[in-house]
Amino acid sequence: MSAAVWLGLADDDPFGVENLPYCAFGQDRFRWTGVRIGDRILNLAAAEGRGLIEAGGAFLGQPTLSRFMAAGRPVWTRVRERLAELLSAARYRESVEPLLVPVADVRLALPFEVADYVDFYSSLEHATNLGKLFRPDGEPLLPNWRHLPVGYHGRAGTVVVSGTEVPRPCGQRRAGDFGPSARLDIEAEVGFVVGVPSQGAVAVDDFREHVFGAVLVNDWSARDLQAWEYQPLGPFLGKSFRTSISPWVVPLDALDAARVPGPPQEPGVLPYLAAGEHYGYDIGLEVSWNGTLVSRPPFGGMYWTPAQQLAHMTVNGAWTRTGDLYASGTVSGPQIEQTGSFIERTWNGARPVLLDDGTTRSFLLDGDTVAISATAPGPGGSRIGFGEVIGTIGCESAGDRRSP
Ligand SMILES: O=C(O)/C=C/C(=O)CC(=O)CC(=O)O
Ligand SMILES: [Ca+2]
Ligand SMILES: [Mg+2]
Repeated sequence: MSAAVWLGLADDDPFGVENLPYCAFGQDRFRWTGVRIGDRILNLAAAEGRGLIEAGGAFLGQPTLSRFMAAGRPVWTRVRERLAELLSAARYRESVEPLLVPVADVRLALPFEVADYVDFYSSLEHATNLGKLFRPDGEPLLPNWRHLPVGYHGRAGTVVVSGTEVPRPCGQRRAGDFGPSARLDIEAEVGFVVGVPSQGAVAVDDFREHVFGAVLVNDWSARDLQAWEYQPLGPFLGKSFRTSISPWVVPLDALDAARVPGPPQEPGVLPYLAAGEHYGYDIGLEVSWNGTLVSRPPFGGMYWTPAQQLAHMTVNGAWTRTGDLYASGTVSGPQIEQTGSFIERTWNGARPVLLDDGTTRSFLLDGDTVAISATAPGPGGSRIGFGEVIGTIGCESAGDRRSP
């Protein structure tokens, strides 16, 4: 099915009817859920209110997607099929067109209430690179890495939507040395969003029953704070100040054509991590620094898959809630131009990148803007767009300046 001619979409529009990513938009009391088609958003509350969609309850007329995400796969499928129909058949033009608003005219909000936030470490190349940079005297890959998807629990309350300014964090940079981070970095990641909660282990093959969709993540990282604080418990203040996500939640169903076999895992995994079908997603990321494309991280090569990550996250009996966000870990490929962080891209500052304006960078300066975007193959040669997650570095806030 392709989008109706009246929408005027090109065949390769990354927001065609094969995609239909969800969002929340508007402000304060005037906040709605929506679905993107081309460069417009269909207001889902209005569509439901006019009887165009039967979601079977008050799932869509909410300020965020959380209630809809909790409704489960049968409702997700029914709504998605109906939206494809509404946005394809010419007979719906008259009722649908007045409910469309240009993306450029609205303020996009955090699409769901972030419950818990977990960050994995699932790129073999990234883990190897960071091992070399952080622990030059040891084996880059720690002994557990190939046995389980290593991760840590992050800070859900500081997850912000794309476009939100990111203040430069202050903290301890070394013993007795407090001040603004001088080594502020990014991490380009793909995040998976839990819709249906669980109270016990989620089997690796039940991934699709629980996960609603995917977003882009920038896990901003202050490398000087991180290097000083992280042993033995892992990242803490070096990453908790902000994490940015894209405003569009791409439904898992839109990524079916992007499924690719997961990489061979050696040694073999324990039974709880062994999937009937071991697959990842061929999502191509792009990282721009002040408008200069500096990297193309390939998500398709990630060692641990999102299904394995969810199974691992719950195997101890930990519950999940609607809105839990778990990020893949920095996406890095084997080439330097495929790395998802600047500490790798510039090899700890030893090889600064040249930007189009003639300046060079190692780490982020105040006023710098980073945009991470992505696309994936869709059905029948179509493209699935993730849009972008963008953030600009502000100065540290005055309060943070009061060093102890
Ligand atoms: O190797 C380390 O000590 C640190 C690694 C990271 O900072 C990466 C992290 O947050 C997980 C990831 O994004 O892959
Ligand atoms: Ca990370
Ligand atoms: Mg973070």
